[in-house]
Amino acid sequence: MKRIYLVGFMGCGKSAVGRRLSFLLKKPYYDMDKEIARQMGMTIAAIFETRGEAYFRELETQFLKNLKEEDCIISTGGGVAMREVNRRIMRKTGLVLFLDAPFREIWRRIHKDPKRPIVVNSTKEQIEALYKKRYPHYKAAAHITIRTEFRTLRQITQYAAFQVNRLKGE
Ligand SMILES: Nc1ncnc2c1ncn2[C@@H]1O[C@H](COP(=O)(O)OP(=O)(O)OP(=O)(O)O)[C@@H](O)[C@H]1O
Ligand SMILES: O=C(O)C1=C[C@@H](O)[C@@H](O)[C@H](O)C1
Ligand SMILES: [Mg+2]
Repeated sequence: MKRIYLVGFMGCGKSAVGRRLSFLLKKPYYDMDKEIARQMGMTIAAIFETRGEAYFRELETQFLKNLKEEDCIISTGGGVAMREVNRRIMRKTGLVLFLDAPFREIWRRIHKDPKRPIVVNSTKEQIEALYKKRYPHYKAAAHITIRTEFRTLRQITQYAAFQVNRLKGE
């Protein structure tokens, strides 16, 4: 059993690439944010507001622990790779791909999105500081880093599939 986990900062393309990779490799696909929101019957923003961020982080770890044994593709939430326990579970049960996008690209994509509570409640400077603080954790979680700048979603997906096939069976 080898899952494929996509990690990286908000807006780096985890959901967009995950969906495409699922289609290309014919494996089931789960978006952690969507699954957690569905299980809770609330949006991520509402979970943050009513229960707080610490509670949400616990839900993320429980999600990883409770996943059924299945070969699948998972796009993680942007904060999942920060916890040591999450990194350990992901590395043990699958192949972890880091989608590495430069901050200016990320900012362009996320700054107007009301669905990302961390963005709504922070300044650009605070988000950039968070990006820098998180970067080494994504690196530590990942088996493979994929630079996404100047690449289309299709090119990134094809490169991810190439790496998955290359490492199959290792
Ligand atoms: N390489 C790319 N080229 C063009 N558009 C991209 C690229 N990567 C991502 N995007 C676009 O940027 C937006 C954000 O991507 P996406 O929602 O997949 O990010 P995410 O990593 O899942 O973020 P989050 O952690 O907040 O869930 C989407 O509209 C997506 O289509
Ligand atoms: O980077 C983060 O901490 C987050 C990213 C999103 O995927 C969601 O999981 C949530 O908005 C928190
Ligand atoms: Mg996403």
